[in-house]
Amino acid sequence: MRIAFIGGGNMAQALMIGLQQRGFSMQHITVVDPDTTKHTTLQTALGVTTADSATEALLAVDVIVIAVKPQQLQQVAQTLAPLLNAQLVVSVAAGIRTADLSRWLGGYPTIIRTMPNTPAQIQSGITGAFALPAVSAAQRTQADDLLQAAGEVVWLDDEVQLDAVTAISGSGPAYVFLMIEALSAAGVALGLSEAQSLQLSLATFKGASLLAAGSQTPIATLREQVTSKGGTTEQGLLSMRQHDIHGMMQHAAEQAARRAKELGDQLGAQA
Ligand SMILES: NC(=O)C1=CN([C@@H]2O[C@H](COP(=O)(O)OP(=O)(O)OC[C@H]3O[C@@H](n4cnc5c(N)ncnc54)[C@H](O)[C@@H]3O)[C@@H](O)[C@H]2O)C=CC1
Ligand SMILES: O=C(O)[C@@H]1CCC=N1
Repeated sequence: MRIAFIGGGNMAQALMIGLQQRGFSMQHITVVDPDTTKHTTLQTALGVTTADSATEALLAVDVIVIAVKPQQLQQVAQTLAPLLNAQLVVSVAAGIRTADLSRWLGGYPTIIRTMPNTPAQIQSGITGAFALPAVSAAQRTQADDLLQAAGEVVWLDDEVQLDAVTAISGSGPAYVFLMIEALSAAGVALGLSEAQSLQLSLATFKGASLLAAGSQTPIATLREQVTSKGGTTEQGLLSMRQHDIHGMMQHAAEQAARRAKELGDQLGAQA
């Protein structure tokens, strides 16, 4: 499989590192990015070919992954439109709907819209994906192979669900990083050094996540196993409930999903 990435920023790099870690032939990847300051790192660290603008020859690949900001997508799509023939186009842009991308690409039919996340770079990502009907079974398999290099893949039948995926797993790593930062800061406030508290917090998030992911036991039961009657955890959880942890997460996800829909509505309205 030959791949061209349009945009070589954070998400594209996370996916490429995932591919590299899985033994993908990196000389089969071309990255188009006008920010030439990124080219040396992309070439040396990842072994990919770079270019500052797309040409028909550079896009003679199986899969084109568009990884630019949603606000840049329309202009990028209009540049790509005359250069396409039968390649599969995979978009990672938040909010932008396949109908709008297809229109910007001149009525292009073979598009998969996805929402990956940055743990892709350690093959621990998860991607939600939605394919237009014109995408062939072979192209879907190609996209699945590419995305599996980044971690798990969840195929969706309804494109609307991608805004929820964006709110949960696309943005989710940032929520987790914020919680690690917060738990770590709490440890410092209780007298631990920054290094000690970060070590304890990181190992706790990692250990609890691995335990939950690898266990048949319901998560609520795992939580109860930590919570001794009359003990310490009970007090910590009581405080979290008093601060409405469920409401807080619900509201955060709703706001992120709302923004995904808003990006789709606003940017998709462009001709
Ligand atoms: N960062 C994340 O955690 C995730 C990001 N995404 C999506 O990935 C996309 C990219 O986001 P990031 O990688 O975070 O942004 P980024 O800013 O790190 O990367 C965007 C890249 O596009 C390049 N670019 C700008 N104009 C271009 C053009 N005309 N042609 C080619 N490249 C061009 C920029 O130079 C930059 O390197 C966004 O649409 C975002 O919604 C999706 C899932 C997670
Ligand atoms: O914040 C954003 O818009 C992108 C999409 C999901 C994660 N980062």
